[in-house]
Amino acid sequence: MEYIHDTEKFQFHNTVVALGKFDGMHKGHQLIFDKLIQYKKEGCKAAVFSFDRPPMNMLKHKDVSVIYTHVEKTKLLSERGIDIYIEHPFTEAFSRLQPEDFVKEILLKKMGMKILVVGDDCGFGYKRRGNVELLKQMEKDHDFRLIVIPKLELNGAIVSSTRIRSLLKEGKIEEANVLMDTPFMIYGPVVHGNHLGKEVLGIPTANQVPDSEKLLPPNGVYVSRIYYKGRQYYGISNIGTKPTIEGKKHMGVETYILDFHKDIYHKEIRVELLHYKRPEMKFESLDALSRQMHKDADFARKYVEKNF
Ligand SMILES: Cc1cc2nc3c(=O)[nH]c(=O)nc-3n(C[C@H](O)[C@H](O)[C@H](O)COP(=O)(O)O)c2cc1C
Ligand SMILES: Nc1ncnc2c1ncn2[C@@H]1O[C@H](COP(=O)(O)OP(=O)(O)OP(=O)(O)O)[C@@H](O)[C@H]1O
Repeated sequence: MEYIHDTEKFQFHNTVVALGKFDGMHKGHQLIFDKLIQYKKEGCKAAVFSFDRPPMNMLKHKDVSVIYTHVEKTKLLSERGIDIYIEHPFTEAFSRLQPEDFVKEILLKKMGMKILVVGDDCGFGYKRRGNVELLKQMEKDHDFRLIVIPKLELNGAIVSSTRIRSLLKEGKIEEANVLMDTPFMIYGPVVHGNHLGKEVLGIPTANQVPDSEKLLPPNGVYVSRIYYKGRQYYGISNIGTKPTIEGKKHMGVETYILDFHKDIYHKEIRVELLHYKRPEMKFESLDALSRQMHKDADFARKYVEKNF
């Protein structure tokens, strides 16, 4: 997959384009990607046109954390078969582009767009004036086809990244996962921790440090599924700052992978959160923490046996 970022210089031809933030990479987004892949088989290049930061941050100066970071989204899109992923700089000038100019100057001229796939409530261009009506008008005078996908609803409401972000913040991981294509995950390299896990606590852990912009569910212990080098494992993960351990505090994801004994420092792993077990706690001793971690691991084993 070609990943275009930090530049406004690109030139493509014969593309089928999807437009949006695609933060949650959820089941609604997957309907759009299905179309892209369908037209890819007919000779187009499948392109996702997105922005380098959530537009709300720029327009309302609000800090919105993301479900998936740039790295995670790139990984998921490339696995989905997308050919081109553009994170266009969301500059002041870009935010002021009229929707007609955006379609003509960027989508038609620079993207070489032949087909555009959007959800039925899509909004784009200055003040989000661009919509399906305007695209239908433009389709008459310009050389592209418009495909409009009705918004997917599940459990009585439209599937959206906003809904998933709220569920994650409330700790409703299983409800969030129902709306997502694959369960909420953290993807990144395994880094060195304090080396207490294996030797002192009797439980080795693979440590990841998520980007500060990444939204995480409440601190706590979660049953997890791990992917490493294409193979699937199960485990138990702690999200939080390890209040029992002295020293500098930062948010981390620590995973004990069941029945796994390889050295994976600096290797990339994907940790999917499947089920919330308990809050992260400050224990009075490392022994007490170790006893609880062993109980958590037993719980994960039984949970996986029962549910997978
Ligand atoms: C299943 C599990 C549960 C955990 N629960 C807690 C907890 O409640 N409180 C806490 O301070 N640390 C908790 N941790 C984090 C441990 O403190 C951490 O894994 C341990 O200190 C080893 O860290 P290290 O890899 O940096 O040496 C948990 C870790 C795991 C794998
Ligand atoms: N539930 C859905 N069903 C079908 N298409 C969708 C759905 N949600 C979003 N889309 C479409 O996917 C594209 C990208 O949308 P966008 O990233 O704004 O989605 P979103 O998840 O609704 O985001 P947010 O909740 O942050 O506004 C748009 O064309 C949008 O209309």
